This record gives sequence, structure tokens and C-alpha cells, in this order.
Amino acid sequence: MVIAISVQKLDHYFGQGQLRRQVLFELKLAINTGEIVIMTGPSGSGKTTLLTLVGGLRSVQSGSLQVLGQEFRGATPQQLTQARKHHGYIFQAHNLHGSLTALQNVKMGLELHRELAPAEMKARSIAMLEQVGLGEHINYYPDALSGGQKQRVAIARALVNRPKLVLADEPTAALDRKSGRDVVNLMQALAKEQGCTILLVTHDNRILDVADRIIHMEDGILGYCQLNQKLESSY
Ligand SMILES: Nc1ncnc2c1ncn2[C@@H]1O[C@H](COP(=O)(O)OP(=O)(O)OP(=O)(O)O)[C@@H](O)[C@H]1O
Repeated sequence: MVIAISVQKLDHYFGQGQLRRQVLFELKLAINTGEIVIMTGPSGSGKTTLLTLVGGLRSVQSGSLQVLGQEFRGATPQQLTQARKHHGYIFQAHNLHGSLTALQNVKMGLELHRELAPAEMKARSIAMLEQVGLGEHINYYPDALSGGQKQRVAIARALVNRPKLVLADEPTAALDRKSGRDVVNLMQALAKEQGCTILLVTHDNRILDVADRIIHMEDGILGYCQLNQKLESSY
């Protein structure tokens, strides 16, 4: 089994001088390619900090973090930008552009792939919107879509690129029970189909069953993991 994410002795600090505060403590974690891992834990425990480090959105300060075979500790901003091309991001506030249609928003997910001809980009984006059940809504603006539909556009945008890694932060937080369930089922199905790895942060207990594994963050420490509902004391 190939490791997609490998974390060793990862610490992280915010602030300078007297205000400097450690928020992640000696994290150790390995996530296999194709695995869906859900990270839970109280507010402020460090989940988003870890997710953004894995996403190459902030610099690794100490320890080791390898993502898709690349060491992020000491990576240059250009290397991190390059690495991010293999990631898809899905956030709570879906961050759609209000002035762009669903199709235009999804096409933005292909922007970094300049090798694709415009017709190919359009065809791929339409196919992706059809896959998330929005084939009839491709020319709608976000304002005319429900919360669940907007989140499905965000998923289409994150996955259109066929990323090897999908990072999701509270993707169901703004959704009702059914929309939330639809969204995670869709992420799971598409991820399994494309063989990508998912790391998803959530407080939503209703979606935990889509995970292959659940990990728990508390006060900056990854305390235990849960495999198929079975508690284990360590990794
Ligand atoms: N840019 C920042 N500067 C200073 N402190 C920060 C910064 N970002 C986060 N923190 C602090 O780091 C700690 C971890 O925050 P983080 O956002 O990772 O937690 P979280 O588990 O994702 O919380 P939530 O579930 O509420 O999103 C918190 O104490 C937070 O206040």
C-alpha cells in the first residue's frame, strides 16, 4: 500500500516572541493512497492547522510532512504551488464566485492545467457537473442554487481536475441532513472511482460512516484512531 500522507514529529506554532504558542504537538500519522480519513475534535484543537499544512497552504516549521511523496519541510513556495495542483479543496463556505455560472466555477478548477484546449475544459466540466447531478443547472449562478447544490458545484470544481488528494474542511456544515448525506456519498463515490485520498475535517457525526478511518485531534495532539468503529490505543 502506497502512503499518500506521512507525518512525523510535526509541531506547529503561531505568534512571535511572548505570544508564540504551540498548537500542534509531535503529530504522527500515515494515510494510505485511496483512504478516506475523517478528523474530528473540539473547536480550536488544531484540525484546520493540520489540514492547511497538508494542503501546502502554510509552511512546515518542524518535523516531517510528506504529501504524495514530496517532503514539505523546507519546500519553496514554488514547490508548494506545484504540489497544490494535485490537490482538490472543499470548504464549508464553498467559495463559489457569485458572478460566474456553475460551469464557469467548475472550469476554474482546470485553470492550472493550461495544456487542455478550451473545448476539452468545457466538456470535462459539463461531464463533472452531470456526475454531481447538476447537468440541468450548468448555466445557473450560485444565487439561484440551494446550499446543497452549491456544495455540489464546489465538489465538482475540486474533483474536475482528478486530484490525487482531496482536503475538505466541514463540507457539510451549512447543509441539512439530506443534502449533507448526498454530498458525502458523492465525495465517497467519486473518490473511490478516481482512486484519490480524502482527508476530511468535520463536527458532523452523521457522516462518520463514510470514513475508512477516524482520527481525533485534541489540544494539538492526535490521540487515537478508530478503525471500523473499533477503538485503538495508538497508530
Ligand atoms: N493564524 C493564526 N494565528 C494565531 N493563532 C491561530 C491562527 N490560526 C489558528 N490559530 C489558533 O490555533 C489553534 C488551532 O486552530 P485551528 O483552526 O487549527 O483549530 P480547529 O480544530 O480547526 O478549530 P475549529 O473546529 O473551530 O475550526 C487555535 O487555538 C487557534 O486560535
